[in-house]
Amino acid sequence: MNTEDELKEMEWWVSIPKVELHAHLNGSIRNSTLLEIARELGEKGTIVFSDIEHVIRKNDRKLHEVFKLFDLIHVVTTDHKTITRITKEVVEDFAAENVVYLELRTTPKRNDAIGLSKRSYMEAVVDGLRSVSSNNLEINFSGADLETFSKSQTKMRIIVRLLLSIDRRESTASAMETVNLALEMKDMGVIGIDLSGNPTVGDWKNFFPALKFAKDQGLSVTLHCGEVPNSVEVQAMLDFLPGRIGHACCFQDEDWNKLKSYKIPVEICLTSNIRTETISSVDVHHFGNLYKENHPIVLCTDDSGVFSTNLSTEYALVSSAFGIGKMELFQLARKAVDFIFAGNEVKMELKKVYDAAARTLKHHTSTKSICCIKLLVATTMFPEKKTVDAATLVAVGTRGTVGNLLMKEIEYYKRLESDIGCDSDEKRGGSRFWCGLGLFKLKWQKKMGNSGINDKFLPKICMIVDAAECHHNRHQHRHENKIPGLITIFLKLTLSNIRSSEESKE
Ligand SMILES: CNc1ncnc2c1ncn2[C@@H]1O[C@H](COP(=O)(O)O)[C@@H](O)[C@H]1O
Repeated sequence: MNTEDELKEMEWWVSIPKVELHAHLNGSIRNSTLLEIARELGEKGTIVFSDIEHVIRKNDRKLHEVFKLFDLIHVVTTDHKTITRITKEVVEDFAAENVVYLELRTTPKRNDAIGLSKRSYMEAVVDGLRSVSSNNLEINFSGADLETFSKSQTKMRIIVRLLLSIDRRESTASAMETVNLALEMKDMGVIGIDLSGNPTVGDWKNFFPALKFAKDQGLSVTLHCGEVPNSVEVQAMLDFLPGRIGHACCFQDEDWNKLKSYKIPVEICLTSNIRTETISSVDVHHFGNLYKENHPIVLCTDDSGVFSTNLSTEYALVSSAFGIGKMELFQLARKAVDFIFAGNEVKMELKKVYDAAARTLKHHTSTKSICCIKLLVATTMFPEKKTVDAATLVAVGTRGTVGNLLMKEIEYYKRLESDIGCDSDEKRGGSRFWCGLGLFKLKWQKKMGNSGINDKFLPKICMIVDAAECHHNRHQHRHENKIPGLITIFLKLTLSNIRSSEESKE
């Protein structure tokens, strides 16, 4: 893909409504803001800026380094004014990429030296939410005014709810204080509790009483679970039946079995897991298996500032790494509404947003390009064998994403190839392909009433070639995703033939 195509592709991921359920406030700060605040503190002599600058700018951090960075961030950000500012900016950044519902989590902090209590920290966060509304962005964060909010059609809109995090370094008493604060702040948009922090620190037994109390009092609970190997803790956490869990990177078979049988939704943080090396590479990430098995999952950023990502990028990454089409991922984003902690009223509001978006996006799934591909592949070779296992061959004009339909076609031809035991390019008949293309041109003319292959059509074929090569390279070792060379070759041939035919006409 060239840069222009990549930009268009990215625009699409930005344009779909998204739900973000795992974002830490202090992990989502803009780098520019962090540097600006650190520089100011450096000028006041509170910190030595040059000691900090390179730590902030560093991009590849292992898990233990990430927690060192958070300690540093907290030194820089933990005063009321800054908390209000970063909350506002973080929400604006999510809204700007069409996140329509955000559950923002943060750890209420206390610092007696500057008169900061857990409560005043959270009030500063709420002040940040209040200051979000502007000429082109409307926020709903308390639920009270949802009806008026849903009527506003002119501005960008975002619904935000808060989760209070318990840091694994905290005592049981401190965790309980956070839960009580969450209960007191229910009418300010606080709907749940998160357990997070360095996973190598602290003991589940310390947090259990506070988490159980939270659950008993009607707060939703999400847990960072299995970020490092600890099967005893993972089993205990799953038996707690949290509303959701985050990460699930270091799971054993028994943990997967339990997670799946309890159907606990998983917040997937792909870039975070790869950057912190809790998962070795994208293609072995458990997203693939959970998606295939239809387990409840939601794509999230974790710490968009720390890991230099955003939610649209996470969707694009999943699409290219796992070969999942745009409309499938749109549906995945829509499904995330079922796993939010806010109540039915908000869920219904969000479903309306998705229904409206679906009507618009329908036009983006081009049936024309699907017809093209179908005709290309079906007429490429072995026309006399077209009846083999015909039931699996996608019918001309079938609707669906290009990637999805192409994969079905490839499956069919893979089977056909093994049925007839054909392995040489000559036997496959390169020249016969051109006849196929002729037929294609004919049908295209008839069907679309235009003059054969034209500029409008060409990029769509290019896109398919790109897709085929991309799958082929990234998943060579994974049988189910392996695209046989046969198809790749023919699609490549198609493209070069089209190009040379176009060039010779000019
Ligand atoms: C990399 N994966 C992760 N695993 C566990 N905890 C994480 C985390 N990323 C962030 N946090 C938790 O969130 C805090 C920062 O935001 P707040 O100060 O609360 O807004 C970190 O200090 C850590 O406790």
